[in-house]
Amino acid sequence: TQTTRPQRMLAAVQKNATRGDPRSVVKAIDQFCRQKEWAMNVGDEKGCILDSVVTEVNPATVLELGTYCGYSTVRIASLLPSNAKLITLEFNPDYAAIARQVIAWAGLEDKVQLVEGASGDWIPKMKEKFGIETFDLVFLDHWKDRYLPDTKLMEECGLLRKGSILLADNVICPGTPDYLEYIRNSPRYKSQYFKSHLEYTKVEDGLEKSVFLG
Ligand SMILES: C[C@H](C[C@H]1O[C@@H](n2cnc3c(N)ncnc32)[C@H](O)[C@@H]1O)NC(=O)c1cc(-c2ccc(F)cc2)cc(O)c1O
Ligand SMILES: [Mg+2]
Repeated sequence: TQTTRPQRMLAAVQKNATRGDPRSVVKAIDQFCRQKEWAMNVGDEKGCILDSVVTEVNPATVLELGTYCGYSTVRIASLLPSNAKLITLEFNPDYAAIARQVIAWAGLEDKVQLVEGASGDWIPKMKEKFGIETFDLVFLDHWKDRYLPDTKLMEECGLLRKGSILLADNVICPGTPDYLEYIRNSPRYKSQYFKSHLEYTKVEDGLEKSVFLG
């Protein structure tokens, strides 16, 4: 029977990447997406910007919205200090099943908590379920029309502190116009746009980095 693209991506990781070596997992996925089949990972170009922000913030707590197959989960977790925690939310069970195996192949299970479910349901439960006070870094990469409501929800739930960083993928393509309008005009945030390209293409896209001012 026909395999899915995420299944073929996982097979490429298991064939070409070294167990326990996150960078080889990232490289195997990027090669698969460049040479075989496009997929909606943040990719190598925007991935370098993601890496630099993670390294600069050096977060103890990270929330990722939209795991997909775990590419950015692996990129982020591979840069975290030993006691740090990354919680990643994915509501598609098929994608979540693949992502768990990609994260395991990279040897990062101890740093990552993959939660199957919708961000809107889980954000209000972060404190009680995971003992999280606030997030040092949030990577938004889920449905583009959920960035704004979920940001407001995180504010309401007290999950952001003075200095928390929001990093949003795809603010140009597919685009998140309502989120950009809000975050760039709100006195509670200081935003910066990192121009780049849609993963594995020449189409413009970029990341928006925003600091919550409290
Ligand atoms: C939305 C997806 C990423 C994942 O997010 C999960 N998800 C969703 N909403 C929720 C929630 N509310 N809670 C938890 N998980 C959630 C989903 O199941 C996907 O696995 N990402 C994209 O659609 C995406 C699309 C493109 C793209 C660009 C140009 C094109 F021509 C075609 C596609 C590029 C990108 O870089 C993306 O990131
Ligand atoms: Mg994306």
